[in-house]
Amino acid sequence: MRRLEPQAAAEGRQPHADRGRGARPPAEQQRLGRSRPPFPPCAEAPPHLVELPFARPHQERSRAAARPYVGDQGRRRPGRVPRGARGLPQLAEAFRPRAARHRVRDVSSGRDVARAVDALRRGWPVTIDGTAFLAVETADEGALGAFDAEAPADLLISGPRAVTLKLANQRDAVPTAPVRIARMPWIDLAEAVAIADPARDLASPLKGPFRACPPPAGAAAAIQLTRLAGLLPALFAGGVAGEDSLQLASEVIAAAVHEPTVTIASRARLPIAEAEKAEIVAFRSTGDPAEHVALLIGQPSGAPPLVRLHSECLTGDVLGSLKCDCGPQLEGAVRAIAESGWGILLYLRQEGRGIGLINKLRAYALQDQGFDTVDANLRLGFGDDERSFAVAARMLEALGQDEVRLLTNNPRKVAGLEAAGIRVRERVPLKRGLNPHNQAYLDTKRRRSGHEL
Ligand SMILES: Nc1nc2c(ncn2[C@@H]2O[C@H](COP(=O)(O)OP(=O)(O)OP(=O)(O)O)[C@@H](O)[C@H]2O)c(=O)[nH]1
Ligand SMILES: [Zn+2]
Repeated sequence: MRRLEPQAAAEGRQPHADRGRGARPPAEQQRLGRSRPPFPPCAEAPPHLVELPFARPHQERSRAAARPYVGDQGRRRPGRVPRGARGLPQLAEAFRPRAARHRVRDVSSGRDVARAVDALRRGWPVTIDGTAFLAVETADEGALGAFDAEAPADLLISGPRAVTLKLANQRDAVPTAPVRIARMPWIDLAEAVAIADPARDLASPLKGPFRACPPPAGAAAAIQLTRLAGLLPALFAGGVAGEDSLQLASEVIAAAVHEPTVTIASRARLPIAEAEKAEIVAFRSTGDPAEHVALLIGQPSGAPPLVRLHSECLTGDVLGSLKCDCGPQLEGAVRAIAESGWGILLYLRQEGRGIGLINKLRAYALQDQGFDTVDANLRLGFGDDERSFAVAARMLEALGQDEVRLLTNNPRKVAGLEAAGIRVRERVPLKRGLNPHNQAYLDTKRRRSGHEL
């Protein structure tokens, strides 16, 4: 890496040493009535400039491999899912929600996560583990001014984005952990957006000087929330949130994501072209604000159903995009389930492998600059695949199914479902929709993401 030392660092002093955390008023001068945890100052490390690399394929591969797959973090809980509930003769019985099996949880925690997601989308601060956060993408000058009222708040970016900016692991941090960037005077709102948004990297390939420091309390959960909100994973951290801001504990966010509780919100008969005997069931989940649905096709036979977990793809499912294989896979899955006589399509609102539609379109823009589908996600500051399949497992359970035959080419889906307590009796391949536009995308999925294509 080419590292350009600024003048002040070369002289052994920090530029703008009178700004940032050092300029915070002493604790006794801070406003009364607010309990804020200590926000440790960044240690004095020389700031440095960063020159961003462009479109060097697979440069970040090792980082991708190091990132834990979210679906693997679910845990099988002994005795949680009673077996023997399969093979019920009637649809009504088979699809009856198993409320008694659901763990009783404090549903208000799920609501708090949804509220926090909403707050970030609207440009309002939230407080996690005592640290106040404001999403960079939705902040405006007014909100940032109030947030910066006591001193300029620092900037928090995700681990993968920090890798691109050559800021990860500067201080023996966990490589995938978020990184806090000391708020130098040049980092105003526009510059913060430029740091967060890789689409702007081409316009400003030389960035800095930066000084990275360990993340504050609640940092990982705050990054997780931006992903749930479909925003760029970057926040101002450590400012003034106001007395009425939402307060959360990071465990609540982690539990909502990895151990969601689902409830059936509504269901109705839905004859479809491939099968007149079908029913749609809509769910609410504590893990995210999205409305996931299940399409139950055919008549339960007593055997494990043929199941497809289909992650939402607006561009492929609805608009006929040729960049991926989602549209043909969706059609093929419904047909295969109908032909099998009995099965379930879970339509999961996990657009863009869990990063949301807008971020997926940002990833597409990066792919037009030469990054493949994996590197585009990493450059945006996300993992290759941010989905958790725990929500799918809970939906299947709510439908009375704990054993399935799974239509997929993706071993992570099998592992994710199994880790969340659903037995996958068989993986059934689903190869459809190859075309000249998605050849490279599918090659990347096979080479880098382990898809059996
Ligand atoms: N971030 C990102 N998401 C993409 C891209 N192309 C497609 N997707 C998303 O990837 C998901 C495709 O998921 P699925 O087809 O359910 O699953 P899969 O991981 O391909 O595995 P299979 O079960 O074998 O199809 C959808 O949410 C798409 O929106 C891309 O280039 N970047
Ligand atoms: Zn797609």
